[in-house]
Amino acid sequence: MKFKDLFAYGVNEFGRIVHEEFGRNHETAELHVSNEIRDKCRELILDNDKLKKIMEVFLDNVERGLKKKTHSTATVKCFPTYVQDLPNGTEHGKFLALDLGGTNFRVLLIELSGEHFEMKSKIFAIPQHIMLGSGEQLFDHIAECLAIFVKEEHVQDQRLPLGFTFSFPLSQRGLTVGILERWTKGFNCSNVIGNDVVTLLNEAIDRRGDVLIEVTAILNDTTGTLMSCAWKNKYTRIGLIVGTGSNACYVEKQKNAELWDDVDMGSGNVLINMEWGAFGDDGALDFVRTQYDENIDKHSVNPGKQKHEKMISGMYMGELVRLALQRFTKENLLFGGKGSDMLFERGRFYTKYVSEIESDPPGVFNNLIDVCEELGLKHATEQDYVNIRYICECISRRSAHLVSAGLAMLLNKMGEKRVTVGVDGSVYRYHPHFHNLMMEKIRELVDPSIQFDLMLSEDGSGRGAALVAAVASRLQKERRVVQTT
Ligand SMILES: Nc1ncnc2c1ncn2[C@@H]1O[C@H](COP(=O)(O)OP(=O)(O)OP(=O)(O)O)[C@@H](O)[C@H]1O
Repeated sequence: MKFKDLFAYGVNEFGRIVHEEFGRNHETAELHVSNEIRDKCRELILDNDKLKKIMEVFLDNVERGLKKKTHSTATVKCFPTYVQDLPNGTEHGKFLALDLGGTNFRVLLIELSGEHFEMKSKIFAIPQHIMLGSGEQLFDHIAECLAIFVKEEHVQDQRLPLGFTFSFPLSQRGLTVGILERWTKGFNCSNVIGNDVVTLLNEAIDRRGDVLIEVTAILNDTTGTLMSCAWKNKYTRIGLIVGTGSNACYVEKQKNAELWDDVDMGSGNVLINMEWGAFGDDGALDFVRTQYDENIDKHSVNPGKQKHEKMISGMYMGELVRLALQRFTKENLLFGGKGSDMLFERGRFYTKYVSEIESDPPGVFNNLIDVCEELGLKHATEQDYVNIRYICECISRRSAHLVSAGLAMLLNKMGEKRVTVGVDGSVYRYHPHFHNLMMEKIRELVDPSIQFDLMLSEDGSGRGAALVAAVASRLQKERRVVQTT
């Protein structure tokens, strides 16, 4: 059997497979998922009828977000980004980028020349007290990290253009003006909502007085991802994130983006930041939400918000699995009814465990045994392993299928014959089957005449920010030339 064939399995197919080459040798000897667990997990499986219903409602949400009349009450906001042009390969020079939006904060220095780019970057932590502190503290921290970085890279005396990837819902009023609508992904800093984050950053930089920069663009990570893939692949028209959170952006005809109030610079298009994580906040997804989704939402820092994201992204996937495991243990369907303190502790089942568990070939449970040991569940039986893996598969598949429904809806709406989707985020990157699950499901849902592809973005948010800054600088220069001739 070829290695890749080991992964070509379905949720219901657990074969009897022995793999000596994978170290510890666990044979499932015809064990199948218990009927009760299978029955109780049915609600997590979204068949194509449900997914098509979701696509229909989603499309309506997108149209409401785009239209002036309905935008204020729409849940999927579809904000114009003021990015109209994709890179054309002639961008060059040195650019700084900041990338804030989830687990890590990064500062980057990028040099573009023709087809080549060089990148240096440094990751800084955002401590929990800053994530939940004041806006001033947050932006002072960002400015301090930037100051440290430019000194280390010896560019502190150059006034470099900076692209700021700020991956929270922003209402943009220009390429360098972004008003924070609300915090997501565990951030909740005071005095930022309703304010322009570029102004807050500039004020923090001014308070220090030791950094020279010019913020030339603010964007979110979906835009960065789209731009960085577009630099390599001319068919890129959609950017997707499945990381801490989930969101997408796409190229829309400027005439459909009714909120767009700037001069059209010629392309006739504008990138739309969908903020698709908010889909379902009006109850549109209630017909497929489960008690686990309710529980996650109730205990989050933003109850009632980002319901779509909470069914998909890395911040919640592990906890969804843990809640199901906890329930089934209490119902005496797992671990002989005896859990562990760690299993019953909120947030203790990491999303990376789902990837690890599903990376074992079917019927092999080496990673799962390690996870059970880490969680104090040494008493788990092979029947438990089969059941746990099935639960992980149901939840990760549901996530991949929801994302696929969103993309198929967009591909159908855009109606282009060939589209590449640039994708970033640890769930897509590291879950062993996410890409294949998506390819398969999109194919089932999309108009068959449309060719599509999913492309992993290499460092989308950082490089993309530099590219948006670079395209803005190129256009500024081109316009100056036109004005003087
Ligand atoms: N091996 C893995 N498999 C699946 N998910 C993972 C893995 N490792 C980390 N994650 C999850 O991915 C999330 C972090 O995603 P990512 O590294 O893309 O961060 P981010 O850029 O901060 O997120 P975002 O782009 O949404 O702002 C975390 O929620 C984490 O639980």
